[in-house]
Amino acid sequence: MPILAGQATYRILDASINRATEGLRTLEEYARFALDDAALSGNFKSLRHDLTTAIGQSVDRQRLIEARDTPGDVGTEIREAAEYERSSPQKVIAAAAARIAQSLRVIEEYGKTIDANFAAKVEQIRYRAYQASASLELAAFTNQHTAQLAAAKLYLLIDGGESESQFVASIQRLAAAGVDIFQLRDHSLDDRTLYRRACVGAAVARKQGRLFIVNDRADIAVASGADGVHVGQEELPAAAARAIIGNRRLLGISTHSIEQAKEAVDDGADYIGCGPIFAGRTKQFDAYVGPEFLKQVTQSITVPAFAIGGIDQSNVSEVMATGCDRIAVTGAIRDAEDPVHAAKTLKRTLLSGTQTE
Ligand SMILES: Cc1ncc(COP(=O)(O)OP(=O)(O)O)c(N)n1
Ligand SMILES: Cc1nc(C(=O)O)sc1CCOP(=O)(O)O
Ligand SMILES: [Mg+2]
Repeated sequence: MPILAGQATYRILDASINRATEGLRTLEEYARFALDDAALSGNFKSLRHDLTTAIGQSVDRQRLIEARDTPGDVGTEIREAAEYERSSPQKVIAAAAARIAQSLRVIEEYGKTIDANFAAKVEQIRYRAYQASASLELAAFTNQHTAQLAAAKLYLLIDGGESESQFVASIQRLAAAGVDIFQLRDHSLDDRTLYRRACVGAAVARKQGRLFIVNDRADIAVASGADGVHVGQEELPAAAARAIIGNRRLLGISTHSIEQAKEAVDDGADYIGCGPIFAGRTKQFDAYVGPEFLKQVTQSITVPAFAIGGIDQSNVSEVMATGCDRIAVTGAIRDAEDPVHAAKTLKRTLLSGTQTE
Protein backbone atom coordinates (compact mmCIF):
# COMPACT_ATOMS: atom_id res chain seq x y z
CA MET A 1 0.00 0.00 0.00
CA PRO A 2 1.59 3.36 -1.01
CA ILE A 3 2.69 5.30 2.09
CA LEU A 4 1.03 8.73 2.47
CA ALA A 5 3.58 11.53 1.84
CA GLY A 6 3.03 12.90 5.36
CA GLN A 7 3.53 9.48 6.88
CA ALA A 8 6.80 8.98 4.94
CA THR A 9 8.09 12.28 6.27
CA TYR A 10 7.27 11.32 9.85
CA ARG A 11 8.83 7.87 9.33
CA ILE A 12 12.05 9.48 8.06
CA LEU A 13 12.06 12.00 10.91
CA ASP A 14 11.43 9.28 13.51
CA ALA A 15 14.38 7.19 12.30
CA SER A 16 16.69 10.21 12.01
CA ILE A 17 15.72 11.55 15.43
CA ASN A 18 16.57 8.17 16.95
CA ARG A 19 19.91 8.03 15.09
CA ALA A 20 20.83 11.59 16.08
CA THR A 21 19.97 11.22 19.77
CA GLU A 22 21.63 7.78 19.98
CA GLY A 23 24.76 9.20 18.34
CA LEU A 24 24.87 12.15 20.72
CA ARG A 25 24.54 9.79 23.67
CA THR A 26 27.36 7.60 22.27
CA LEU A 27 29.73 10.58 22.27
CA GLU A 28 28.46 11.89 25.59
CA GLU A 29 29.32 8.57 27.27
CA TYR A 30 32.93 8.68 26.01
CA ALA A 31 33.37 12.28 27.16
CA ARG A 32 31.91 11.37 30.56
CA PHE A 33 33.42 7.96 31.30
CA ALA A 34 36.62 7.79 29.22
CA LEU A 35 37.74 11.39 29.39
CA ASP A 36 36.09 12.46 32.68
CA ASP A 37 35.41 15.68 30.79
CA ALA A 38 32.40 17.34 32.45
CA ALA A 39 32.31 20.24 29.99
CA LEU A 40 32.38 18.05 26.90
CA SER A 41 29.85 15.54 28.22
CA GLY A 42 27.64 18.43 29.34
CA ASN A 43 27.89 19.86 25.83
CA PHE A 44 26.54 16.67 24.30
CA LYS A 45 23.83 16.42 26.95
CA SER A 46 22.79 19.97 26.12
CA LEU A 47 22.70 19.17 22.39
CA ARG A 48 20.50 16.15 23.08
CA HIS A 49 18.21 18.21 25.29
CA ASP A 50 17.92 21.09 22.83
CA LEU A 51 17.15 18.72 19.96
CA THR A 52 14.50 16.89 21.98
CA THR A 53 12.96 20.21 23.07
CA ALA A 54 12.84 21.56 19.49
CA ILE A 55 11.22 18.34 18.30
CA GLY A 56 8.73 18.37 21.17
CA GLN A 57 7.67 21.91 20.28
CA SER A 58 7.17 21.30 16.54
CA VAL A 59 6.75 17.62 15.68
CA ASP A 60 3.67 15.61 16.64
CA ARG A 61 5.06 12.65 18.62
CA GLN A 62 1.96 10.54 18.04
CA ARG A 63 2.45 10.86 14.27
CA LEU A 64 6.12 9.88 14.67
CA ILE A 65 5.20 6.73 16.58
CA GLU A 66 2.31 5.87 14.26
CA ALA A 67 4.68 6.14 11.27
CA ARG A 68 7.27 3.79 12.82
CA ASP A 69 7.39 0.34 11.20
CA THR A 70 10.69 -1.28 12.14
CA PRO A 71 9.66 -4.81 11.00
CA GLY A 72 8.80 -3.32 7.62
CA ASP A 73 12.00 -1.29 7.40
CA VAL A 74 13.94 -2.60 4.39
CA GLY A 75 17.03 -0.86 5.75
CA THR A 76 17.32 -3.33 8.60
CA GLU A 77 18.29 -5.99 6.03
CA ILE A 78 21.00 -3.85 4.40
CA ARG A 79 24.29 -4.71 6.13
CA GLU A 80 27.74 -3.32 5.33
CA ALA A 81 30.66 -5.24 6.85
CA ALA A 82 32.21 -1.91 7.84
CA GLU A 83 29.26 -1.27 10.18
CA TYR A 84 30.66 -3.88 12.53
CA GLU A 85 34.31 -2.91 12.20
CA ARG A 86 35.22 -0.70 15.18
CA SER A 87 38.85 -1.49 16.04
CA SER A 88 39.07 1.24 18.68
CA PRO A 89 36.92 3.68 20.67
CA GLN A 90 38.22 6.35 18.30
CA LYS A 91 36.56 4.53 15.40
CA VAL A 92 33.30 4.33 17.38
CA ILE A 93 33.48 8.08 17.96
CA ALA A 94 34.18 8.88 14.32
CA ALA A 95 31.24 6.72 13.15
CA ALA A 96 28.88 8.28 15.71
CA ALA A 97 29.97 11.80 14.75
CA ALA A 98 29.23 11.07 11.10
CA ARG A 99 25.84 9.56 11.99
CA ILE A 100 24.90 12.62 14.05
CA ALA A 101 25.81 15.04 11.26
CA GLN A 102 23.90 13.07 8.63
CA SER A 103 20.82 12.55 10.78
CA LEU A 104 20.61 16.20 11.87
CA ARG A 105 20.80 17.23 8.23
CA VAL A 106 17.95 14.86 7.35
CA ILE A 107 15.86 16.17 10.27
CA GLU A 108 16.56 19.74 9.15
CA GLU A 109 15.66 19.11 5.50
CA TYR A 110 12.46 17.13 6.07
CA GLY A 111 11.65 19.37 9.05
CA LYS A 112 11.28 22.22 6.56
CA THR A 113 8.10 20.52 5.28
CA ILE A 114 6.64 20.88 8.79
CA ASP A 115 8.00 24.15 10.21
CA ALA A 116 10.78 26.40 8.86
CA ASN A 117 11.57 27.70 12.37
CA PHE A 118 12.00 24.14 13.57
CA ALA A 119 14.41 23.48 10.68
CA ALA A 120 16.39 26.63 11.56
CA LYS A 121 16.74 25.44 15.18
CA VAL A 122 18.00 22.06 13.99
CA GLU A 123 20.49 23.80 11.69
CA GLN A 124 22.03 25.61 14.69
CA ILE A 125 22.14 22.35 16.64
CA ARG A 126 23.92 20.75 13.66
CA TYR A 127 26.61 23.43 13.64
CA ARG A 128 27.13 23.01 17.40
CA ALA A 129 27.32 19.25 16.95
CA TYR A 130 30.06 19.58 14.31
CA GLN A 131 32.23 21.51 16.75
CA ALA A 132 31.52 19.31 19.76
CA SER A 133 32.26 16.17 17.74
CA ALA A 134 35.56 17.63 16.50
CA SER A 135 36.59 18.53 20.05
CA LEU A 136 35.78 15.04 21.24
CA GLU A 137 37.62 13.34 18.38
CA LEU A 138 40.72 15.41 19.07
CA ALA A 139 40.52 14.73 22.81
CA ALA A 140 40.04 11.02 22.13
CA PHE A 141 43.06 11.07 19.83
CA THR A 142 45.18 12.62 22.59
CA ASN A 143 43.72 10.14 25.05
CA GLN A 144 44.77 7.31 22.75
CA HIS A 145 48.32 8.72 22.59
CA THR A 146 48.46 8.89 26.36
CA ALA A 147 47.09 5.37 26.70
CA GLN A 148 49.56 3.98 24.14
CA LEU A 149 52.45 5.75 25.83
CA ALA A 150 51.43 4.49 29.26
CA ALA A 151 51.39 0.92 27.95
CA ALA A 152 54.65 1.20 26.00
CA LYS A 153 57.64 -0.87 27.13
CA LEU A 154 59.91 -1.32 24.12
CA TYR A 155 61.03 1.78 22.21
CA LEU A 156 63.22 1.39 19.11
CA LEU A 157 65.37 4.08 17.57
CA ILE A 158 65.45 3.19 13.88
CA ASP A 159 67.39 4.69 10.98
CA GLY A 160 66.04 5.34 7.51
CA GLY A 161 67.25 2.01 6.17
CA GLU A 162 68.68 1.23 2.74
CA SER A 163 65.41 2.08 1.02
CA GLU A 164 61.89 3.21 1.80
CA SER A 165 60.54 -0.29 1.24
CA GLN A 166 63.14 -1.85 3.55
CA PHE A 167 62.38 0.83 6.17
CA VAL A 168 58.65 0.09 5.99
CA ALA A 169 59.19 -3.68 6.10
CA SER A 170 61.37 -3.31 9.21
CA ILE A 171 58.69 -1.33 11.02
CA GLN A 172 56.04 -3.89 10.08
CA ARG A 173 58.14 -6.87 11.21
CA LEU A 174 59.32 -5.24 14.44
CA ALA A 175 55.87 -3.90 15.34
CA ALA A 176 54.61 -7.46 15.06
CA ALA A 177 57.53 -8.54 17.27
CA GLY A 178 56.41 -6.18 20.04
CA VAL A 179 58.09 -2.82 19.49
CA ASP A 180 55.69 -0.23 20.94
CA ILE A 181 57.29 3.04 19.81
CA PHE A 182 59.46 3.74 16.77
CA GLN A 183 61.70 6.77 16.61
CA LEU A 184 63.18 7.76 13.25
CA ARG A 185 66.72 8.84 14.12
CA ASP A 186 69.02 9.24 11.16
CA HIS A 187 71.47 12.11 11.08
CA SER A 188 72.76 11.00 7.67
CA LEU A 189 69.57 11.77 5.75
CA ASP A 190 68.83 15.05 3.97
CA ASP A 191 65.64 16.80 5.05
CA ARG A 192 63.62 15.68 2.05
CA THR A 193 64.46 12.02 2.56
CA LEU A 194 63.98 12.30 6.32
CA TYR A 195 60.56 13.85 5.69
CA ARG A 196 59.55 11.10 3.29
CA ARG A 197 60.69 8.35 5.66
CA ALA A 198 58.77 10.05 8.46
CA CYS A 199 55.61 10.20 6.33
CA VAL A 200 55.64 6.52 5.44
CA GLY A 201 56.91 5.50 8.86
CA ALA A 202 54.14 7.35 10.68
CA ALA A 203 51.51 5.83 8.39
CA VAL A 204 52.72 2.24 8.67
CA ALA A 205 53.31 2.50 12.44
CA ARG A 206 49.80 3.90 12.97
CA LYS A 207 48.37 1.06 10.87
CA GLN A 208 50.12 -1.34 13.24
CA GLY A 209 48.77 0.54 16.28
CA ARG A 210 52.21 1.82 17.22
CA LEU A 211 53.54 5.31 18.02
CA PHE A 212 55.98 7.00 15.66
CA ILE A 213 58.32 9.74 16.87
CA VAL A 214 60.77 11.89 14.91
CA ASN A 215 64.17 12.57 16.45
CA ASP A 216 65.19 16.22 16.90
CA ARG A 217 62.98 17.74 14.17
CA ALA A 218 59.67 19.16 15.43
CA ASP A 219 58.92 20.63 11.98
CA ILE A 220 59.24 17.27 10.26
CA ALA A 221 57.29 15.58 13.04
CA VAL A 222 54.32 17.87 12.34
CA ALA A 223 54.65 17.89 8.55
CA SER A 224 54.86 14.10 8.34
CA GLY A 225 51.91 13.32 10.61
CA ALA A 226 54.13 11.69 13.22
CA ASP A 227 52.87 11.25 16.78
CA GLY A 228 55.57 13.46 18.26
CA VAL A 229 59.16 14.61 18.48
CA HIS A 230 62.07 13.71 20.73
CA VAL A 231 64.55 16.44 21.62
CA GLY A 232 67.78 16.31 23.56
CA GLN A 233 69.40 18.80 25.87
CA GLU A 234 71.11 20.47 22.88
CA GLU A 235 68.04 20.79 20.66
CA LEU A 236 65.01 23.07 20.80
CA PRO A 237 63.98 23.78 24.38
CA ALA A 238 60.74 22.10 25.43
CA ALA A 239 58.62 25.26 25.13
CA ALA A 240 59.80 25.91 21.57
CA ALA A 241 59.24 22.31 20.51
CA ARG A 242 55.78 22.29 22.13
CA ALA A 243 54.88 25.54 20.35
CA ILE A 244 55.54 23.77 17.05
CA ILE A 245 53.93 20.38 17.75
CA GLY A 246 50.98 21.63 19.81
CA ASN A 247 49.21 19.68 22.54
CA ARG A 248 47.93 16.85 20.38
CA ARG A 249 51.38 15.35 19.78
CA LEU A 250 53.91 13.83 22.14
CA LEU A 251 57.06 15.56 23.35
CA GLY A 252 59.95 13.37 24.50
CA ILE A 253 63.04 14.81 26.18
CA SER A 254 66.43 13.21 26.81
CA THR A 255 67.70 13.47 30.38
CA HIS A 256 71.06 12.59 31.95
CA SER A 257 70.44 13.52 35.60
CA ILE A 258 67.53 13.61 38.04
CA GLU A 259 67.63 17.41 37.85
CA GLN A 260 67.19 17.30 34.07
CA ALA A 261 64.46 14.67 34.47
CA LYS A 262 62.49 16.86 36.90
CA GLU A 263 63.01 19.90 34.68
CA ALA A 264 61.76 17.98 31.62
CA VAL A 265 58.55 17.02 33.44
CA ASP A 266 58.07 20.59 34.65
CA ASP A 267 58.58 21.74 31.04
CA GLY A 268 55.75 19.49 29.84
CA ALA A 269 57.51 16.38 28.56
CA ASP A 270 55.06 13.54 27.86
CA TYR A 271 57.89 11.06 28.40
CA ILE A 272 61.65 11.13 29.00
CA GLY A 273 64.69 9.17 27.89
CA CYS A 274 67.13 8.41 30.73
CA GLY A 275 70.72 7.62 29.91
CA PRO A 276 73.25 6.76 28.83
CA ILE A 277 72.98 3.79 31.19
CA PHE A 278 75.70 1.62 29.67
CA ALA A 279 78.29 2.05 26.89
CA GLY A 280 76.75 1.14 23.54
CA ARG A 281 77.49 0.86 19.85
CA THR A 282 75.41 3.76 18.59
CA LYS A 283 76.52 6.85 20.47
CA GLN A 284 79.61 7.46 22.52
CA PHE A 285 79.66 9.51 25.75
CA ASP A 286 82.38 10.74 28.13
CA ALA A 287 80.46 9.34 31.08
CA TYR A 288 77.64 6.84 31.73
CA VAL A 289 75.05 7.46 34.41
CA GLY A 290 74.43 3.78 35.14
CA PRO A 291 71.35 2.13 36.71
CA GLU A 292 71.54 4.37 39.81
CA PHE A 293 69.97 7.19 37.79
CA LEU A 294 67.01 4.95 37.02
CA LYS A 295 66.42 4.31 40.74
CA GLN A 296 66.14 8.08 41.27
CA VAL A 297 63.79 8.36 38.30
CA THR A 298 61.45 5.56 39.38
CA GLN A 299 61.20 7.16 42.83
CA SER A 300 60.32 10.67 41.69
CA ILE A 301 59.26 10.93 38.04
CA THR A 302 55.59 10.56 37.07
CA VAL A 303 55.77 10.44 33.26
CA PRO A 304 56.88 7.31 31.33
CA ALA A 305 60.68 7.06 31.53
CA PHE A 306 62.66 4.96 29.04
CA ALA A 307 66.13 3.79 29.98
CA ILE A 308 68.54 4.17 27.08
CA GLY A 309 72.18 3.55 26.26
CA GLY A 310 73.81 0.21 25.53
CA ILE A 311 70.82 -1.80 26.74
CA ASP A 312 70.37 -5.32 25.41
CA GLN A 313 69.35 -8.78 26.58
CA SER A 314 72.55 -9.16 28.59
CA ASN A 315 71.92 -6.22 30.91
CA VAL A 316 68.19 -5.47 30.75
CA SER A 317 67.77 -7.26 34.08
CA GLU A 318 69.98 -4.63 35.71
CA VAL A 319 67.65 -1.97 34.34
CA MET A 320 64.57 -3.79 35.58
CA ALA A 321 66.11 -4.31 39.02
CA THR A 322 65.83 -0.53 39.47
CA GLY A 323 62.05 -0.69 38.95
CA CYS A 324 62.30 0.68 35.41
CA ASP A 325 60.48 -1.55 32.91
CA ARG A 326 60.70 0.64 29.81
CA ILE A 327 63.72 0.69 27.52
CA ALA A 328 64.77 2.49 24.34
CA VAL A 329 67.26 0.61 22.21
CA THR A 330 69.06 0.73 18.91
CA GLY A 331 71.96 -1.69 18.61
CA ALA A 332 70.32 -4.51 20.58
CA ILE A 333 67.84 -4.97 17.72
CA ARG A 334 69.63 -3.38 14.73
CA ASP A 335 72.81 -5.46 15.21
CA ALA A 336 71.14 -8.69 16.28
CA GLU A 337 71.54 -11.74 14.04
CA ASP A 338 67.75 -12.04 14.20
CA PRO A 339 66.28 -8.57 15.00
CA VAL A 340 62.73 -9.91 15.27
CA HIS A 341 63.78 -12.55 17.81
CA ALA A 342 65.79 -9.96 19.73
CA ALA A 343 62.74 -7.66 19.89
CA LYS A 344 60.44 -10.50 20.98
CA THR A 345 62.85 -11.60 23.72
CA LEU A 346 63.35 -8.09 25.06
CA LYS A 347 59.60 -7.44 25.08
CA ARG A 348 58.89 -10.73 26.82
CA THR A 349 61.48 -9.87 29.44
CA LEU A 350 60.01 -6.43 30.03
CA LEU A 351 56.47 -7.75 30.31
CA SER A 352 57.32 -10.70 32.53
CA GLY A 353 59.52 -8.70 34.85
CA THR A 354 62.13 -11.44 34.74
CA GLN A 355 65.12 -12.30 32.59
CA THR A 356 64.17 -14.75 29.82
CA GLU A 357 66.32 -16.24 27.02
C1 LIG B 1 63.98 7.80 23.79
C2 LIG B 1 65.21 8.58 23.52
N1 LIG B 1 66.01 8.95 24.56
C3 LIG B 1 67.13 9.65 24.33
C4 LIG B 1 67.48 10.02 23.04
C5 LIG B 1 68.70 10.84 22.76
O1 LIG B 1 68.31 12.07 22.19
P1 LIG B 1 69.41 13.21 22.04
O2 LIG B 1 70.03 13.47 23.36
O3 LIG B 1 68.79 14.35 21.36
O4 LIG B 1 70.50 12.56 21.09
P2 LIG B 1 70.28 12.15 19.57
O5 LIG B 1 69.35 10.96 19.56
O6 LIG B 1 69.63 13.32 18.88
O7 LIG B 1 71.65 11.83 19.07
C6 LIG B 1 66.63 9.66 22.00
N2 LIG B 1 66.91 10.02 20.72
N3 LIG B 1 65.49 8.95 22.25
C1 LIG C 1 70.83 8.01 20.92
C2 LIG C 1 71.19 7.77 22.34
N1 LIG C 1 70.96 8.66 23.32
C3 LIG C 1 71.34 8.25 24.50
C4 LIG C 1 71.20 9.04 25.73
O1 LIG C 1 71.66 8.58 26.80
O2 LIG C 1 70.58 10.11 25.63
S1 LIG C 1 72.06 6.71 24.45
C5 LIG C 1 71.81 6.64 22.78
C6 LIG C 1 72.25 5.43 21.97
C7 LIG C 1 71.19 4.37 22.04
O3 LIG C 1 71.62 3.32 21.18
P1 LIG C 1 72.09 1.89 21.74
O4 LIG C 1 70.86 1.23 22.32
O5 LIG C 1 72.61 1.17 20.53
O6 LIG C 1 73.14 2.13 22.78
MG1 LIG D 1 68.65 14.87 19.59
